[in-house]
Amino acid sequence: MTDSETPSLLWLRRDLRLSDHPALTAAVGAGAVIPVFVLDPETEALGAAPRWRLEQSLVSFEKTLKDKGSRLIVRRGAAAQVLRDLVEQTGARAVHWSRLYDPVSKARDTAVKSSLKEMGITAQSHPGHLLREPWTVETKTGGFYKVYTPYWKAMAQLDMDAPLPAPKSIPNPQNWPDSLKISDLGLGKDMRRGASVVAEFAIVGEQEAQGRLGAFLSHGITEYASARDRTDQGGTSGLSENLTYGEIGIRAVWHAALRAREEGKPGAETFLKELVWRDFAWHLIHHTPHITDESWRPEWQSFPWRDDNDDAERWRRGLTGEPMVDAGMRQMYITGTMHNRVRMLVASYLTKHLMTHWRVGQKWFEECLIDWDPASNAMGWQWAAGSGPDASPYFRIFNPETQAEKFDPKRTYRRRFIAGYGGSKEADALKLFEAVPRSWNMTPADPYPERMVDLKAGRERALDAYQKHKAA
Ligand SMILES: Cc1cc2nc3c(=O)[nH]c(=O)nc-3n(C[C@H](O)[C@H](O)[C@H](O)COP(=O)(O)OP(=O)(O)OC[C@H]3O[C@@H](n4cnc5c(N)ncnc54)[C@H](O)[C@@H]3O)c2cc1C
Repeated sequence: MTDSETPSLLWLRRDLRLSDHPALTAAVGAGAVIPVFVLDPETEALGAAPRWRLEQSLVSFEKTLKDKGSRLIVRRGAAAQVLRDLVEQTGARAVHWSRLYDPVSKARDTAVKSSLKEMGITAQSHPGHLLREPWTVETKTGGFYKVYTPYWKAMAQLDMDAPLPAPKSIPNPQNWPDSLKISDLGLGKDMRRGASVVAEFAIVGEQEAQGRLGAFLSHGITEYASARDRTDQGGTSGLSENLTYGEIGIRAVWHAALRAREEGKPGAETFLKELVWRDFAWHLIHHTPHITDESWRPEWQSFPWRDDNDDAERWRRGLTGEPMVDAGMRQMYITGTMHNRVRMLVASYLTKHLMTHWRVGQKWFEECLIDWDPASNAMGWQWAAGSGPDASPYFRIFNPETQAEKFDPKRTYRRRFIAGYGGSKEADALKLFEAVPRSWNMTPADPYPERMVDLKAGRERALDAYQKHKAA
């Protein structure tokens, strides 16, 4: 084989797109490319909804590759072993991939790198998942940022690389290695009844993600600063599910928003700030990996949160009797996503009114969210619980009634997701009963439950626990 015929493997993970893909660009620059997806134990450990959504993304990307005359090779097993096998079977001399920064991915990728290097293979990781690599944004003293606002100020001063174009073509190897079918992986199997319901709401693939961005920039961005908090208006971009699987590059989104700001579109600055929250979450997880499993502030490790309990089960099922909380939990079950404002509210309610550990909620979100992201989810939960670096102070306890008055003044959101609430028979609300496990025994005829915790008493109990913990 000549040098350009010697193939490179492109190991795909959360980067299922052609444009703005530095790893793909590098692989194409070197010659023939074999795109590979490996269902490894780390990916298999994801929750039901993220795995199902990943399958949708893979199916879409496989088609994109096919349209380019290329293929997606699918294998199952430990990534290091699978990649070694593929190197031997194909004669590849290099493996390229886009970097991830959570502790699970970093441990796996480090092992892959050294295993490939032992074979004398070039193992090259690339940027592309973030606006900036987490170690390139430093405080004046050379440390990392723990608080968002100074981080945003630092990011706002930096030039972000322009997005790369999609390659015109992807050179093929002389021979393709064997591949499983995506459907052999069974990625969607644990969604059971929920899959067909959530599928109605998911917007999958690179082209669709670009369409979504385009639509948001033409309409939504103008009102974004005020509408983004309104649960009754589709005021946000919805791009998190696409960014999670890398169906669109963050730098492409950033530069499009910068252009919108230059054109004087009023919400563009706020939107840029939100994009930076995503990078901030990855900055934190890179520098403080314990954020995924332990309270970020050590003093919160001994806070007397309850472990999983029956109240938390009612919270999961959207049966707390607190309509704004239940609407959020049901929205997540029906659509696979939840409005940001309500994510904050349900997280506050679980950790404060129900005094239940944030990890219980974090785990449930991981099971149900099609935009599940290890960094944003961990940061969001710790922010709401009060245990994180950039936390809301613990005494800030969201009041579900006040939140509802401000952000769902006409009850539109609550009626959309709770069947029976205010006589609602809305189609989306009714879909819950098609999606939930039969063992939950929930039917549209069930009366909406009584409130399970008195809001004032719940708030006082949480504050009391906080004061005692602080004094101890
Ligand atoms: C408890 C909790 C858990 C969360 N879990 C996740 C998660 O698993 N995955 C996830 O992507 N987001 C998570 N978020 C952040 C946020 O709720 C979502 O990113 C947002 O709702 C996505 O909707 P959108 O794409 O329409 O956002 P838009 O308002 O259109 O914002 C554009 C993009 O900016 C980023 N962004 C916006 N807000 C945040 C934020 N608070 N933190 C980090 N990035 C943000 C997202 O990439 C988003 O797509 C969580 C927030 C909380 C409070």
